Amino acid sequence: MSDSANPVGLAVPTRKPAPAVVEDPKDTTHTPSQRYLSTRGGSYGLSFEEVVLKGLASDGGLFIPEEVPSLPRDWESKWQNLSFSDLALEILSLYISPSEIPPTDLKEIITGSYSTFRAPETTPLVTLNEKDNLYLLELFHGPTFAFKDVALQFLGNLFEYFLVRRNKGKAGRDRHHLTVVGATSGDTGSAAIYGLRGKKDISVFILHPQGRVSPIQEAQMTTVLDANVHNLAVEGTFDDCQDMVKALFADPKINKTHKLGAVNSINWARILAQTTYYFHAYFTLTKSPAYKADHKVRFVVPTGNFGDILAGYFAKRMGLPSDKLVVATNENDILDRFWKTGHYEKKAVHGTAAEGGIPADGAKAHEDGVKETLSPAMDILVSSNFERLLWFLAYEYAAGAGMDDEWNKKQAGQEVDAWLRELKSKGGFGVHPDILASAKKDFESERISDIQTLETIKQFYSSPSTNGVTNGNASKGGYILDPHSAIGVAASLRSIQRNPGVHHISLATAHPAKFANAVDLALKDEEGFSFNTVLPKEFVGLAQKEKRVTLVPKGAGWEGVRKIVEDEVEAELKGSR
Ligand SMILES: Cc1ncc(COP(=O)(O)O)c(C=O)c1O
Ligand SMILES: N[C@@H](CCOP(=O)(O)O)C(=O)O
Repeated sequence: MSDSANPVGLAVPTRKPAPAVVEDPKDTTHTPSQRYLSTRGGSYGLSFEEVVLKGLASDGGLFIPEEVPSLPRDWESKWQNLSFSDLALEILSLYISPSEIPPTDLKEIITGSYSTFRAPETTPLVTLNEKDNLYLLELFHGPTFAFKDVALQFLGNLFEYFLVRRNKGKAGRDRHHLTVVGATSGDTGSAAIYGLRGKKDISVFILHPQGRVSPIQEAQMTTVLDANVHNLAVEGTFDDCQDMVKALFADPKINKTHKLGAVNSINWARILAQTTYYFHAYFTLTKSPAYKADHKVRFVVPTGNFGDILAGYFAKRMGLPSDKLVVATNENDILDRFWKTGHYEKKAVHGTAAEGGIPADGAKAHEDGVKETLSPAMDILVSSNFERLLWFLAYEYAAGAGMDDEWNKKQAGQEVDAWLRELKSKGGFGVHPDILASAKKDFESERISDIQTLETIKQFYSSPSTNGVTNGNASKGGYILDPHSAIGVAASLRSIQRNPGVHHISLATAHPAKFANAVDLALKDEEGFSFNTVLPKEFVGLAQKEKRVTLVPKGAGWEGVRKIVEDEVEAELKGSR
């Protein structure tokens, strides 16, 4: 569809401003539906359990709540002193009916999930630069040292809870056996494996692009030898892995014999669990002496598959008083190009369109696909969760026609379906200028090159502006950022220049030790720096441990992966029963 075409396929004569979807936070009479629909319009009225176990809708769409719940009256005073787990319980309860998971059970699942974190605050907020109101939200204190643990520790326990309930009194092949298939560019894989290892009635298959994840990430995944864990190294890119996973979900043959489950952020539970830390960070900031009540709060998020920032968008729609969310991409910049041009296209024909040709930093146009960068977890061409945002954008646009809500939802589903078809057939699509304007109300974007990433790591290692904040790794008392977190911080610095005074919370998505290559490249000439000082004890000797991994050669395709999954599940079931 061209950007000038009507995106809902109807004559919409005069554009009215779309109604705000966030309901009145004081309105406690309204009970949210706690039912779910597919972004492509094919399914409605599904329960939380159904969407968590299914992962992807049968029409290929992603699940979203039929309504975004509003915050309860006095949420701020009631929630501000809650622990991370108690806060998660309050937020998640707005989306999960107590008739599906009784509150005492939900509390137990949540508490168990965060008891594995090393930091008492679960996701601590540190001051990076007080003068500029720049804060870092450390999300890497879980078992695998990446932000994915926040959601995947929870999802693992949730799967287990549902399966124990479904399998009560059942034996052998009658039991509901979940075959989880996931794609990773490094972090989801290990977090999913640590969330699911050894769990009864679950087999987990993780596809990673061979040689394109960091050595620590690769070792974290492949040294887990539990019988239910299966690592597949795919000759290809992360997008190839993601496409294979989606093909399996769409395949009638495997769906007849296996119950597939998703651990990628296509699974709604991943997004939901991540909303907690936006609220938690907001409360930590607003209670700190540095907080200035008359200044806004922005979140800046290193972005690849658009899952992490989407959780912030949901928090904002619920009523969290956040200013714009800043999308920070690496040189794989499909999202940055969307916000600059309104075109969502896999390939930048001449460097970034926004920069009108070859980018100023000299990065080459990536005509042949994804570019390998120093932030490999974000080396993604197509961001799967962007589809969820597209639904809300199409829904708001449809609302301008003055029809009822049912109609608006239907139109949104049809429109998302059309856009996604165009992405598949032509490699991209454009949106109406009003839709782009609506996307710009809540988001801004920045693209950060590898060179800028390295400069940022260097700057915060040695800069006195860090006010002595340390992550315990920097010999100079500075802060060692991992390359993904550095992309967020570099984007924050740009945003601060345009918006001085605004509090910026930049999300730190991984521990620096996971990305030795980039950190070493940035800091090797710095006096006193040694990578060993960064290394947590959990990583020492990891590379020398026994590994188990199956190669998926080029050309094997998703059918080849299907065969591996079928054979290995069968062998596992025979072995365990
Ligand atoms: C370390 C790290 N940072 C950032 C991202 C991007 O997050 P998202 O894919 O949710 O946008 C990822 C991968 O997802 C990651 O592993
Ligand atoms: N960066 C991710 C890619 C998969 O993203 P997901 O959030 O959709 O699981 C990774 O580290 O694997």
